[in-house]
Amino acid sequence: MSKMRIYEYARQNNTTSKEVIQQLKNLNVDVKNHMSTISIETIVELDKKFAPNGNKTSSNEQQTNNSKNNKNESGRRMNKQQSNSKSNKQHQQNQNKKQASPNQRNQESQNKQQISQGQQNQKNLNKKQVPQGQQKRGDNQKRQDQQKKKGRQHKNQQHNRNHNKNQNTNSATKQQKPVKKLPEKITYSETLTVDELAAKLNKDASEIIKKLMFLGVMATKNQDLDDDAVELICDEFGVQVEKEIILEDTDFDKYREEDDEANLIERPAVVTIMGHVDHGKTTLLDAIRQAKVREGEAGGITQHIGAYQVENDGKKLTFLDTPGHAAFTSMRSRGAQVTDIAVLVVAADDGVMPQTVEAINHAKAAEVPIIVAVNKMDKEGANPDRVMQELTEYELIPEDWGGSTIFVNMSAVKHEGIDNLLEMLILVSEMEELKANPKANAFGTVIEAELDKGKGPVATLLVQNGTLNKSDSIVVGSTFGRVRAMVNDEGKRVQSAEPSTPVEVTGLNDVPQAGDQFLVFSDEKKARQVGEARQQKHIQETRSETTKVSVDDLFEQIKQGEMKEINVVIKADVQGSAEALASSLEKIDVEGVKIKIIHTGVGAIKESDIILASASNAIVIGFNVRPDVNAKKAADTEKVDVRLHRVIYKVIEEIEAAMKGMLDPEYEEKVIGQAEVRETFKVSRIGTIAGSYVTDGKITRDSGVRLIRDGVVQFEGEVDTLKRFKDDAKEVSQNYECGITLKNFNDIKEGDILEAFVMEEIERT
Ligand SMILES: Nc1nc2c(ncn2[C@@H]2O[C@H](COP(=O)(O)OP(=O)(O)OP(=O)(O)O)[C@@H](O)[C@H]2O)c(=O)[nH]1
Repeated sequence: MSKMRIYEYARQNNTTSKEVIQQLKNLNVDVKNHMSTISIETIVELDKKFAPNGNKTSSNEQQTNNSKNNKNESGRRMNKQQSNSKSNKQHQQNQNKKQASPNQRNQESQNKQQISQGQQNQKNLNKKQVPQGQQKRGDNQKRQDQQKKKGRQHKNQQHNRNHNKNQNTNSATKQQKPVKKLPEKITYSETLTVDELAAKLNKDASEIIKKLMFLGVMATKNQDLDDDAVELICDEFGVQVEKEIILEDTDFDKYREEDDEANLIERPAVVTIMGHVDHGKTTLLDAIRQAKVREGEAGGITQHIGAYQVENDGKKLTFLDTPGHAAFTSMRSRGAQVTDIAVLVVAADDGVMPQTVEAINHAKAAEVPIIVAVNKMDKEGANPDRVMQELTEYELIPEDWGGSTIFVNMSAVKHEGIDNLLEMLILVSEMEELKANPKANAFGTVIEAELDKGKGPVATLLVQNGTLNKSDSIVVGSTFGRVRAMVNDEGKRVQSAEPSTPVEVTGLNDVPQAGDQFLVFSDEKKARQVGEARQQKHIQETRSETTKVSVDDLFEQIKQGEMKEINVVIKADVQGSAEALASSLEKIDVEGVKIKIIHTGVGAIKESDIILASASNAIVIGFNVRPDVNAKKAADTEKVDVRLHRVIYKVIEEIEAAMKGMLDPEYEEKVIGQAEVRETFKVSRIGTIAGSYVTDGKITRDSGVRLIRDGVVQFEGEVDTLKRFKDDAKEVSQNYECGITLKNFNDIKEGDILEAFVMEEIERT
C-alpha cells in the first residue's frame, strides 16, 4: 500500500474522516483536512486504532474530549473567535508588559506594539463598515455570537478582577485627589459614542480619546465605538461591560427559543452552484438531478421548485436550483444566509473568467467553503492544470500543491465525475458539522415566491431549523397565514419538512420575497399579530428612503464617524484599467479613511454588481462602461450610487474631493436620453449618419453624447447634426426616428447606443 488520502482511509475502515484526523492529531501528525495524504508509516500507526482489534473505545473517548479542538480546526466561523481571542490575548500581553516593567521597555518595541495594537483596533472600529447583509447573519450565527459574547464577558470579568487588584495596589500608594468613582459595570444597547462612554465611566471624554490614541485609534467625541472598542476601553479601566440586545416585537429572534444541545442532529448541507456564463452550471444541476431520478424511487418526478435534494450513500444534500448568484446576492442583501457550500464551476477549456472571480468573491464574503468543479473535461482543449494555476491567484490552491481546496474534474454532459463531486460535498458537509433541531418551530428562508392564478401566493421555503408541518401558523417576511398544502421537490404532497428540506407551500396572504425569513408560531393569534406588525413595518420602511453610501454625502458620514472604510466595486472596459484604478484608489488616504475594493470586473455594470454593492454598502465605479437595463433598475431600487467615468484621474479626484468634503456640487451630469442605431449611411462629405430610434428620453442638438457598444463606451463627444427626415431638429423625443452625426467620429455601427447628456446645475441640500 502506498500513500492514501484521509477520507479514503476512513472509508476503508468504516469510520469518519473527522475521527481519523483526531487520531492523527493525537499522534502528532500535522494534516490540513480530509483530502490530505498520509504516509504508510502513519497508516500503520492508525491501523493500531482502527484495525478490527484496535481499541475503538478509547479513540471515541478522545474524540469527544477533543471535539472542541476539532471544531476549531474545521469551523470557519470559529476562526473569527480565534482572532478575537488573539487580539484579547495580545492586549493582555501588552497590558502585562506595561504593568511589569514600564521603564525597561525599549521605545522602539513599544512603538511597534502600539502600531500593531492600533491596527487591530482600527480594524475593530472598521467592523462597523462590514456589509449590512453580513451583519444580519443567520439566526444560529447570532446565537453563537451571543454565546461567544457571554464567554468573553466571563473572561473580562476575570481579567477585571485581576486588573482591579492591580489598580488598588497602585492607587494605595499615590491616590491623592478625589476622583469620581468608576462603576463596577456598565450596560449599553446598540452603540456608544466616545462621549456617551465617558459619561457612563464617569470620565472625561478626553481621557477616553487619550486611551484610544494609545491604542492607535484616532477618534472624536461623537464617534461611534464598536463593541470591541467599548470592551477594550472598559477593560483598560477594569469595568465590566454588557451589551443588551433589544428585540423588537417584529423581530423573529424574540420568539425563537434556544435550541437544546441534546436536540441537535446532523442536517444536510445546502449547496449553491456558481460560475461563469456557459461553463455548465445548468447542465451540472440537471445532471445531478437526473442522477437522483435514476437512483431514486421509481416514478419520482422532479418538479422545479427552486431547490432539490439528492441522496448519495444514504446522505442527503440540498441543491439550490438557481444557477447564478441569486442565492448569494439577493438573499444576502436581505440578511439571509442559506448556502453552506459553494460549487464553483470552471470550464476546463476556458479557465477563470470574470464571473468566476465574481463567484469567488461572493462565496468568500459569505465565508462558505468552495469546491471547484473543473467541467468540460471531455473537450479537446481541456486544460485542468491551467484552471488550477489560475485559481491559485484567488487563494484556491489544490491539496496536491500544498493548499486545501478540493478540485473535481468532470464532464457534466457525459455525466462523468458527478459521483465524485457528490462524495466530496458530503465530506465537506461532514467537516462543517452542520446541525439543526428538528423539534423546534420551523424557521428558514424563502427561496422563490410567485403568485399562482389558481393557488394564490406560492412560496418555496427552505427549512433551516425545526420541522415545518401542514396547518402550521406561519409568518413569512411581511406576509402570514397557515400552511394549507406542502409539496416537495418530487411534486409529492408531504405533511412535514425537516431541516434543510425545500418545500413549496400555499396558504399565505400575500407573496413574500426571495430571501425573506419565515417562522412558525404555536399560537395562531400571535402569528397574525406579528405578521400584521411586520407588514406595517415593511410599508414604513419602503416609504422612508434607505440610506446607502453616496459620493455626495461621503464626507458627512466620515465626519460623523460612520465611515472608516469606503467599499468600492469597479467595472471597467479592460482588466488593465480596472487594476490601475483599483490601485490608485487604494492609495488615497484621507484622515485614516481607506478605500476598500470589494470587486473588480470587466464589461458592462450588471445587476449582480449592484446587488453586491448594495449588500456591502459600496459605491460602483464604471470606467468606460455603462450599467445595463437591469442594473439601472436595481441601482434605483437599491439606492446604490453608480459613478461613471472615462478618465482615471477624474475618478481619483472626485473620490478624494468627496472624502475631504470638497466635492464641487454645482454641476452634475444628467443623462437625458438614449437612441439605438438601427442603420448607418456613409455620405462622403458628411461622414457616417446614424439612423437612430430614440428609445428613452430625448436627444437634443446641444447635448453631449456617448457611443456605447456592448456596454462599453467607445466615444464621448458632441452631436454634430440632428435631423428628422431632412430637417434639422432641435430635439427628438422617445419613440421617434432621427439621423445623427457625431463631431469628429464616424465609427458608428448598427446596434450601437447613443447616450445624450447635459451638465445640469444641482441644488445643494
Ligand atoms: N463538452 C461539454 N459541454 C458542456 C459541458 N457542460 C456543459 N456544456 C455545454 O456548455 C454550454 C453551456 O452550458 P450551461 O449548462 O447552459 O452553462 P451555464 O453555466 O448554466 O450558462 P448560463 O446559464 O448561461 O450562465 C451548453 O451548450 C452545454 O451543453 C461538458 O461537460 N462538456
